[in-house]
Amino acid sequence: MKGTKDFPQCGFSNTVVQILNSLNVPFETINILENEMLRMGLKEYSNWPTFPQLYIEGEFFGGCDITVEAYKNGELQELLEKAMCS
Ligand SMILES: N[C@@H](CCC(=O)N[C@@H](CS)C(=O)NCC(=O)O)C(=O)O
Repeated sequence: MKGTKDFPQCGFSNTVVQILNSLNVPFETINILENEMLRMGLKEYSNWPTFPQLYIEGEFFGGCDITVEAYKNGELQELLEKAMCS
């Protein structure tokens, strides 16, 4: 993401942090603004051009819009519950 979970530096990243906080799940963030190689490398790895990028159990899930949509329809909660039980 851009910034950290304690200090998001972009509205999209902030939205994803707020969603994860509201679901009370453990998560870590990496600030791509501090590492240009990581910024470029992650775009290539996920084949996704923007940040934030949410990974669940190491798999790319989506950006902000996808996360918001999945939160609204309950898919995100379901996936995170499964991830926490595995
Ligand atoms: N629609 C995107 C919004 C995120 C977005 O547009 N991020 C931009 C601006 S913060 C970005 O990461 N651009 C590429 C970059 O800065 O390297 C989403 O769903 O995540």
